[in-house]
Amino acid sequence: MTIPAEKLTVAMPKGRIFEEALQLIREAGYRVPAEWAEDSRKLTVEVPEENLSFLMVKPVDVPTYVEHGVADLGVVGKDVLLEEDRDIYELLDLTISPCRMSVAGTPDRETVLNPKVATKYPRIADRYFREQGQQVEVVHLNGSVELAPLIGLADRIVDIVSTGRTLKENGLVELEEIARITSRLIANRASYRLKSAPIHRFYERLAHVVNEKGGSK
Ligand SMILES: Nc1ncnc2c1ncn2[C@@H]1O[C@H](COP(=O)(O)OP(=O)(O)OP(=O)(O)O)[C@@H](O)[C@H]1O
Ligand SMILES: O=P(O)(O)OC[C@H]1O[C@H](OP(=O)(O)OP(=O)(O)O)[C@H](O)[C@@H]1O
Repeated sequence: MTIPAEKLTVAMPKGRIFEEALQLIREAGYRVPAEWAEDSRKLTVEVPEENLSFLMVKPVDVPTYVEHGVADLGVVGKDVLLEEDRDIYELLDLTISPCRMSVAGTPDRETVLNPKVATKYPRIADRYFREQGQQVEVVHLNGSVELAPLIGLADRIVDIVSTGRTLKENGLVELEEIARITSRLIANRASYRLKSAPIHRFYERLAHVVNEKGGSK
């Protein structure tokens, strides 16, 4: 077997996306060591026969590693890309970890002139309501966003909805969908030019698996 000349480093998001992304990479034929799993404390792993190395990082930090070029490639949720607006290339929709970014609130809410909107995603919320021609006050939270309308911190929320269970258990309803979210393969701009051959190989192998899965749905 010929080993690709240029080494690639891939930033992987720990947490929800990790196992699904790793499975996809393994299905593409990359023999990532079996002991590397979401609960692993090992933050880097090598696949020497492919000249690949993987990093395990916080999901929101994936674009930072890729933009700075310490990772050539990364896997990250579209929500993070919409919020961050980084100088990277988005190469491929991996179609994994699907969810949606939505506006939600209490079912009996009254119309408020300048509503308060609580969210982990202040830029997405701000942009969305501006596009709707509505002035809102965005309240930035780091989690438990569904609590905000229940205790009077906000009139509405902008957050990720997957099963809808969190909204339901807190008596909230989904009002508007802002965007469909899936995980994406991203690339550093310079790496994309300088390491085009191995990046293309990685892209092709993942795209093949994604297409096969899409076809079998
Ligand atoms: N139900 C969901 N809630 C949040 N993120 C989801 C959901 N389903 C899929 N995702 C995807 O998973 C990513 C978040 O993963 P995860 O929750 O592990 O990281 P995180 O936001 O850094 O977590 P936390 O800050 O809660 O530790 C999102 O960027 C999104 O693309
Ligand atoms: O529609 P569901 O399947 O219920 O998923 C959506 C919930 O999951 C996420 O929260 P997370 O578990 O990351 O907790 P957080 O409140 O700390 O953000 C998200 O922020 C929603 O609260």
